[in-house]
Formats: sequence, structure tokens, C-alpha cells
Amino acid sequence: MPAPPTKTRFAPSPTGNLHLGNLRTALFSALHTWSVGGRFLLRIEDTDAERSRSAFTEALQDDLRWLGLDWQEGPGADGGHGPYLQSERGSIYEGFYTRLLDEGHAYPCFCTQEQLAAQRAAQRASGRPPRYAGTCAHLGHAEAEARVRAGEAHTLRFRVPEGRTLDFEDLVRGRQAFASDDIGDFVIRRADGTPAFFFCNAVDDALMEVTHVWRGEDHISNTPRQLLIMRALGLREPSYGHLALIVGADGAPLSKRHGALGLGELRRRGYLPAALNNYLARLGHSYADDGLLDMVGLAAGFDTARLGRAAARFDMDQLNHWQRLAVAAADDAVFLEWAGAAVAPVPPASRDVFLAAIRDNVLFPDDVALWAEALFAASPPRSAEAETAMRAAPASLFEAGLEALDQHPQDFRAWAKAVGAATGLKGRDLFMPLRAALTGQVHGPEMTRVFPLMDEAGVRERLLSAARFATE
Ligand SMILES: Nc1ncnc2c1ncn2[C@@H]1O[C@H](COP(=O)(O)OP(=O)(O)OP(=O)(O)O)[C@@H](O)[C@H]1O
Ligand SMILES: [Zn+2]
Repeated sequence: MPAPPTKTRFAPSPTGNLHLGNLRTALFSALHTWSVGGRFLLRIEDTDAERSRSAFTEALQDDLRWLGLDWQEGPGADGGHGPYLQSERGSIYEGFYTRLLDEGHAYPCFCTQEQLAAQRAAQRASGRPPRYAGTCAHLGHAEAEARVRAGEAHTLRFRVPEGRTLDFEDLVRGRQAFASDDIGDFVIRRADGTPAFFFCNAVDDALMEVTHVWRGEDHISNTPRQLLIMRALGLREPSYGHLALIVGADGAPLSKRHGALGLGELRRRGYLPAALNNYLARLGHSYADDGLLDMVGLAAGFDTARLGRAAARFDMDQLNHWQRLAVAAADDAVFLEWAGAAVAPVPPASRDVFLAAIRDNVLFPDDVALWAEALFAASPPRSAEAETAMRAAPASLFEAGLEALDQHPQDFRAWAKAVGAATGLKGRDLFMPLRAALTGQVHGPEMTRVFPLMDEAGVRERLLSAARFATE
């Protein structure tokens, strides 16, 4: 039989906003399948009615699209294996429960929460790992039927075969083996009738013809249970790759439950999709090319042999490195839209030149706002360093600047040269206080580019104010 076409999936639960750990898993899934011309599938695992919110389902799709992680199959992109929200697949699951029950792979369990807790406590007390004791596994068929018919609350448990080794070849971590005797009979349908993760996740991967499951290492011990379900049902098993988790500064894995920094917050701060994708694609995976790549380039260079096994720590400085490259590479229209309202103080006719001049000096729209104010506001904010530089200069420097303006209102080089000639100052002693007076900062865009944009009256006002400040 020919190998089925590659299909990977991302299967988040809509219980919070996506964080960078979730998104790295989504990105690797997409890059792997695209690198071999396959399809990327999105499935929403919304079986936990209490924690799932449709607002999160909408938000996560919006986040994925914004990053460029468009799915070829999933909500809004029917590939013939829907529905793609697990909450809408109840009737499909029912058929499989019936088969598992009929073939003896599953049984109803009537144990109450209190009984189960007591069992676990007893096991722990005698030094055994807690697992289901098998109380209901041996109930007679007739008795179980009667109790179900009488409406007694029950879950469905999968009957784990004894004395087997369950092994699989993990795409990242190599061969993994688990003893079936370490796995207690586990719940596949909760008492409220909703499917348990192990069950619907495994059944859906098979039914949706997923070939490669990329997911966080937190799922590795679920895999033998899922293999058991698929084998019992004669479903085709995907290959599994368990990725090392991304941890925060405190060393704990990023998690929705623990309020990890969400993508929404990063978007609001002005991070660009290219920055996030390039950063995440290199977190636990290495590229031969260390330049900024677009999605096609990221997919082309993606190689599962280059996946690392060590946990990767989220590093804001690294992310900002990619942000710098992404801002530098953004085309003008994207850059202008990104800068948004921050350019408001800049006269429309000067905006293109302004943006070109400051591009190397900004990481976020807030930085654009800073330079817009620095160059165009009536009284720009002054940094402490700028004040120091202005105080160190003689007031005559700013007076000479005012005088030279009549002759050189547009040409920074000629103007500064005239000021230098009048005061005898040169180099840093000349340029630093002039920059500080004109922009309120001691670093920033090339003055030759921004000086001609500034309005002459504004420049005059800044020099007067600097002269006053220097003599205070
Ligand atoms: N810190 C992390 N690093 C890498 N991948 C992660 C991390 N946390 C979750 N994932 C992966 O993201 C995918 C989606 O997981 P899920 O929607 O359950 O998110 P979660 O953050 O684990 O949520 P919760 O905190 O509610 O458990 C899974 O493949 C999961 O393994
Ligand atoms: Zn039981």
C-alpha cells in the first residue's frame, strides 16, 4: 500500500488564549507538513464544556491566521472528515463506544469519586502507584446491563490487556516502551457522557487521516493508551513526535492555566508575525540559515532531524532580535500600517522620509511614537542623558546654532559646520549637544535625514530652550 499523503494537525483546547508553547507546536506541525507538500489540519478539542469558550475558539483561529498558519482542513475548510469541533462529533463517538463495549474492550464503571479516592489512598499507603483497581472490570454482563438500565451513574473504562509491552518509535525521542500492567483501565467516556481526551483525540486523529502527530512532551504517557484504543478499533495509527516543552523564566512550562503570556498581548505590543515565526521555529529546532525567513523559507529549511530534545527557555532578547530583523524587512505599506497612530504628530508630507529615517531605531510602534514626538512635538520629552549633554555644553553653542539657522535652515551638515566654526567645538562635543537639543535624545536616527523634516520655527524653539537650560 502506498504511504498516505502527509497530514499533520494542531488540536488545541479552547480554554484560554494561545501562548508561545502552543504556537510552537502548531508551527512545527505546519512547517513539517508543508516541507513535504502535505496538509495541515486544525481540530478544536472543546469537550470540556466547563472550561471551553467559543470566544477562545474564535480567538485561536484569528491568532493562527495572523501568524500565517492557515489550515488546509478544519473549521471553514471542509476536507471531508468533519465536523472539526469535537463537541459536534458525539454521534461518531457513540458508534465507537458501542463497538468497544460489544467486543469487550470497554465496560461501564459505577465506582463513585469517593470509592476511587479511597482506592488511590490505599495504594499509595502500600507504596504502589495509584491506578484503577479493576473493581467493575469483572461485573457480570447482566448485572452491568441492569444497573445501566436503572440509570445508575457510570463512566466507560477501556480494558487494558495484561502483560503487554506497548512501544512506538517517537520522531524526536526514539523508541519508547510502556508496560501495559502500569496502565490502569482508564476512562474513555465521562459520567456526563462527554468523551475523555485519550479517546476522542486518538479516534479523531485516525478518522481524520492524520499521519504525524506533533505535540508537547506532556502527552508522551498518553500515547500508549491511545495506541491501545486505535488497535482495539483497528484504526490506522499515526507517527508521534513529542516536542520538548517551552519553559518560562521560572523554569515551569508555559501553560494556559498558569496565565502564560498570550499571543494577543504580544500582538498588541507590536510584534510582527515574521518575528514570532522566526523565533519559534528556532526554539528547539536549528536552521542552517540564520537570517529572517518567510514561511516558505521556514518550511523549506525545516528538518525533523534538527529537532532538539532539551526544554527550551523563552527568551525575550532573542525574540526582540527577530523583531528587529522583521521590522527592518517589512515593506513600506506593512510598516506604515504597523506604525499606525504613532505617526500622528508627523506632517503627512514628511511621513515616508520620517519612517525611512527611523526604521533602524524602532522595535515597536511605541518607539515610532517616541521619535514622532522627539522631532515634531512642541516640547519633546528629554532623556536624562540628553540633559547631561546639554548642561556640559556652553550656552554659546546653542546661540551659534540659532544664528547659523538663517543661512542653513535645511542642510544639517552645513549648519553644524557653521556652528563648529563659530564655537571651535567639533566631533562629539559639537554633535552630541546639538542632537540632544534638537531631539531630546543622545542617540537615534541620522540627523542629516531628519533635520530637513523639522519645521524651522520648531528647531528655533528647541535651540532657545536648550540655551536657557544650559545657563540655568
Ligand atoms: N509549554 C509548552 N511548550 C510546548 N508545547 C506546549 C506547551 N504547553 C502546551 N503545549 C502543547 O500545545 C498543544 C495544545 O495544548 P493545550 O491546548 O492543551 O494547551 P495547554 O497550554 O497545555 O493548556 P492547559 O494549560 O489548559 O493544559 C499540545 O500539543 C501541547 O502539548
Ligand atoms: Zn468501577
